[in-house]
This record gives sequence, C-alpha cells and structure tokens, in this order.
Amino acid sequence: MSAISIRGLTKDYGKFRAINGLDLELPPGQIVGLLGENGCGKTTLLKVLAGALTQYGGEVSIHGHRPGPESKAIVSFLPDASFLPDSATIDFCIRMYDDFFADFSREHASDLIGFFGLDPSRKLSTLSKGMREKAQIALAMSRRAKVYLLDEPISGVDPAARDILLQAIIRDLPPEALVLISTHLIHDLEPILDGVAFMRYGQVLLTGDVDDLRTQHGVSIDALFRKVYR
Ligand SMILES: Nc1ncnc2c1ncn2[C@@H]1O[C@H](COP(=O)(O)OP(=O)(O)OP(=O)(O)O)[C@@H](O)[C@H]1O
Repeated sequence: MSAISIRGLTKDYGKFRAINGLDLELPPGQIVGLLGENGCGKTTLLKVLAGALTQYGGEVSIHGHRPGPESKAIVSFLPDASFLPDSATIDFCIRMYDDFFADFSREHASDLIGFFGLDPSRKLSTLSKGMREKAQIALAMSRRAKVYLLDEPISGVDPAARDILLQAIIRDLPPEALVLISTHLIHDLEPILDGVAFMRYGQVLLTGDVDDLRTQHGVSIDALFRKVYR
C-alpha cells in the first residue's frame, strides 16, 4: 500500500486555486524532497496531508485513511511557522507532546535536545530562530510515526548546523517511515534524499528516484532543479 496516495487534489483559497488537480503516489520507507518555486503549493499540500486544511477536492489517502483523527495518529507534522507557546520551556513542550501523542518517546526527545546542545529549561521565547527549529525538529522526530511531514525544517539554521539537523532527522527513523520534506535548500538536503517531487502551479511536475534522475539527466538534483525552473 502507498504511504501517501493523492488523486486530483484541488485546494482553493477564495477564488484562487492553489492546488490544481495534483496526483502523487509515495511508497513507505523513503525520504522525499518536495521542491518547487515560491507559491507553487508545497505548504498547502503538506497542510492538507496533515489534516490542517479540511476543505479540498479530490482523493487523499495516508496509509488508507483520509486526513483526520486516524491519519493524525500516524503523521508527525512540522509546520513552517512556530506553533508552540512562547512562554513554554522545552521541557514543558516535551511533556505536552508526551501527553498528546501515544507514539512519542520522551527519552528520544531529551536525547535529541542534548544532541543539539539545547538547555531544556529554556523558554522558547529566549531561543533564536535556529535553536527553536532544532527544538521543534527534536519534538517532531521523537514520534514513532509512519509519515513525517516537514515544512522547511532547516531554513533558520546556519550551514554548519544543517548537517547535524539532517543527521537528527534520519537517526533512528522507523524503517518503513515516509519522510516528505519541503525545502529550497536542495543542495543541503540532497545527500539524504531517496526521491523527489517537483511542483509547479499547484501540480506535481516530475517525481522520481534521485539516483535514477541523476543518471538520466547527468546532473545533481540541485542542478536539475535549476534547469527545470529556468
Ligand atoms: N491563507 C491563504 N489565503 C490565500 N492565499 C493563500 C493562503 N495560503 C497560501 N495562499 C496562496 O496559495 C499559493 C500556494 O502557497 P503555499 O504557501 O502553499 O506555497 P509554497 O510552495 O509553500 O511557497 P513557499 O516556497 O514560498 O513557502 C500561493 O500563491 C499563496 O499566495
């Protein structure tokens, strides 16, 4: 069974059609980059998959479930905006996730927070953008989910820390998990990607295995992106 199966997805914001008849099939056990120009619909697609946008057209299935309570139990979603209360400490967020998600591991989260060098007693309001991203990634990746949806997870962190963050994302990943990551930092993400989905104007333009695409086009995925969107 596909981890994600989408047929003819449409999503309108008022009169504007942000997703326009999008089809996508993604198997489990892969890390897939969701790539495309600003405004092509990446965040909108991830929000539909996460169950955060409920008004849409077409068929969406996550391990056989339409987005809703059953899919949310197996999907770990990391939105692009900060979604945790400013006044909360990292420790409080860990306890909140633990209460909220049956598949959450406190030990794993504490381990990742330590790995990132963050002090769990710090309030989120006192963290830099990059530190906050690290904390949010630690929380999202400490669920034993079947699908991880990560929207621009490393945009705020410095180049040297990106590798560490990517290692944290792939570390201890359940083998059958699908990770769908939207990003503009293709060069940084490329080493961990198994597949890519290129989007344009609310549709999927091209999908494929990164090794196959590199062989077929004779360039890196980063270079292929520049070629496709030139
Ligand atoms: N709440 C909203 N109301 C109206 N239009 C919206 C809303 N959210 C997104 N859009 C529009 O929908 C389109 C897709 O937006 P979306 O955020 O999904 O793109 P994106 O690919 O994630 O962009 P970026 O790479 O810049 O983050 C854009 O044209 C955007 O202006």
